Amino acid sequence: MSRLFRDVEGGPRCPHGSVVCIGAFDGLHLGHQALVRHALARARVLDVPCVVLSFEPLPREFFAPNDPPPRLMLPRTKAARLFEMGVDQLGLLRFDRRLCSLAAEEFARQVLVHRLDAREVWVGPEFRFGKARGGDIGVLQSVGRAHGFIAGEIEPVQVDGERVSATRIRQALRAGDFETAERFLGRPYAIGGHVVPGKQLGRTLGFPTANLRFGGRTPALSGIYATWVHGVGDAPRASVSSLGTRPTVAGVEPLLEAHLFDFDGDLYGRRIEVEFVAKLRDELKFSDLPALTAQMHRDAAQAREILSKEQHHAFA
Ligand SMILES: Cc1cc2nc3c(=O)[nH]c(=O)nc-3n(C[C@H](O)[C@H](O)[C@H](O)COP(=O)(O)O)c2cc1C
Ligand SMILES: Nc1ncnc2c1ncn2[C@@H]1O[C@H](COP(=O)(O)OP(=O)(O)O)[C@@H](O)[C@H]1O
Repeated sequence: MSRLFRDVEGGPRCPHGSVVCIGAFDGLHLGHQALVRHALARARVLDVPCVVLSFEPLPREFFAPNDPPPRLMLPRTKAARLFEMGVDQLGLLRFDRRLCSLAAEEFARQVLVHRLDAREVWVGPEFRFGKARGGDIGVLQSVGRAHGFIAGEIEPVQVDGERVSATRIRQALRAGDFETAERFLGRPYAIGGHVVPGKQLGRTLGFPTANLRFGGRTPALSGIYATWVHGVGDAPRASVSSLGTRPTVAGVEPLLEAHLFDFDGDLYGRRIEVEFVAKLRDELKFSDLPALTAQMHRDAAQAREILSKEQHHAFA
């Protein structure tokens, strides 16, 4: 059976109990990692599976479809990282009318008790769940007392005296502050995905770009960046990338496009990861393609310059 489930009904039954941790886990930053590691350690002690529950779309994306909060991480990457950490089962629960109208106690009883037979449930600071965000650690603890599980909240994780949070990371990314983002994430900020075809215009401009899409989600960045592309050969490749809607060519959906320096080859379908190093500028609407192309040459030169100075660190 797959270790990933979308609906509680399609998920695992844990006849011998489980340790569950719940959260949005966008970015899987150091705070999330501490929570998951704690749950994993408890599951090993109790000798039961460790089940992570998250939501997809994220509740805030569901409630504000026209103005969704920027997303740090796509679901595939989230799932891959959680399984790498050793999680046994992952529920990316489909967040819809039905799930959001389930009262907190009802969610706890149906999912945590009946389905997963939770022995322990772990959440992060200020975790809320259930209809109208009516459930908190107190609700979990009272359902737990009635049904034989304990619920606990892990301490907030601090880095340099500041509390790690997805909101703080989004803020840092918006400002092009990749150092702060990396300190909170525990790794450089990167976006991964499979290369898809575009309008095939890039090659005619002398700038073929490998394109990644976001499937209707709003990325946390916008602009032109110096980047390393991972997944093309052994070493990361110096590159210049654009993330935006491409107003010059009347684009609409956000796209991440990476132009790899000194490279010629077919990347369609390949999984790559684009690591952000520095922001060069905001995306602009140019009056014509020659003006855009001239600027792309300047961007490329600037990115090469920045990356040639960067002592590149290994990216696990
Ligand atoms: C370094 C770089 C900078 C870019 N800057 C802009 C920009 O400021 N405004 C814009 O509309 N598009 C920008 N683009 C996107 C181009 O419009 C896009 O790459 C081109 O239309 C080719 O699209 P295609 O990959 O679908 O063929 C940039 C792309 C690159 C690689
Ligand atoms: N240096 C390069 N950087 C990025 N992609 C390249 C490069 N050289 C060749 N390619 C290939 O060309 C494709 C991009 O060409 P482009 O004309 O921009 O088409 P599309 O609009 O489909 O992205 C990439 O997906 C990749 O397969």
